[in-house]
Amino acid sequence: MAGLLKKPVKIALVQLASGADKPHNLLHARQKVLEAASTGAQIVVLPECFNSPYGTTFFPTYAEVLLPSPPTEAQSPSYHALSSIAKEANIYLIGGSIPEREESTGKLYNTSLTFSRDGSLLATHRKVHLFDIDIPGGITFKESEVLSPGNKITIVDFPEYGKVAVAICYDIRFPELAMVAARKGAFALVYPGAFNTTTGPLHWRLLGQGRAVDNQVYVALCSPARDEEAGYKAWGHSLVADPLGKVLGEAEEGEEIIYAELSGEEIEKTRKGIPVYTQRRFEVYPDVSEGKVKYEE
Ligand SMILES: O=C(O)CCC(=O)C(=O)O
Repeated sequence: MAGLLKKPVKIALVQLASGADKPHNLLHARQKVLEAASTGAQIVVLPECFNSPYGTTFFPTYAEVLLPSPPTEAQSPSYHALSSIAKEANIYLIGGSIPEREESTGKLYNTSLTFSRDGSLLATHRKVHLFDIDIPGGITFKESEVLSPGNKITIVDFPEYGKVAVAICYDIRFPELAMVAARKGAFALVYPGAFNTTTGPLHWRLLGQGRAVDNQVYVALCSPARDEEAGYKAWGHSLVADPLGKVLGEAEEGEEIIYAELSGEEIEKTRKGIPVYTQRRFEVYPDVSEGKVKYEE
């Protein structure tokens, strides 16, 4: 497992304040990503649904066509903005997520696009687990009323550094996805996500730390800033957990950029000290990363 992360890298989580005005959201994202890059961050992450308010009624209105790739600028202004921001900033950009419309079927997805330093698209992740919950007195949300799920785990290779897994928000509640990605060699699990004021305080940090400890990798969670006027109040608290589960940096609720230095040595030290990586008993239980797994690198 040595050498998962080839050299240290600074990651930035942009806890962006977005509103209803998509062109403004895209311009604002550019400004904040450039700010993060100017501090030396090489991997920059945006939040879930960074180009729109979050909510089932907004997905159809804000959805963009991404296929065939590359889409025209009219089909997907967000694709073009993200691509040119990555190139201008000369960074790897994990572009949060945007609502996607598949033209051939009319289906909608919650989709994350990752771009390379030269502006080329490296990976597309469609949220696999849709956020359908009903907590009496808390929150009811049913993404599946309008969205369709993606069907694969997404691992993206950043050649100078190594592999990162990208998944979206509710996907973090499914440890199998994280386990598969980590065992396929990811040094970090990155989740653009918009938890809320009911489940955020309950589980956001816990899940971030949990996935890190389970897999002895870095975990990064990037939320939108909270908008007290919005129907959906995002939790905020973007954070990075290290392979021991220690939180290296955590935002409050407002707009903020969180930075962390990730190092392969930390992963190796953690795995040497607590060697669960070599102690698994696959004759007692199955290895979820083997057999029928749908993933894409
Ligand atoms: O799992 C949760 O509590 C929140 C998930 C969520 O907000 C989402 O998937 O967008």
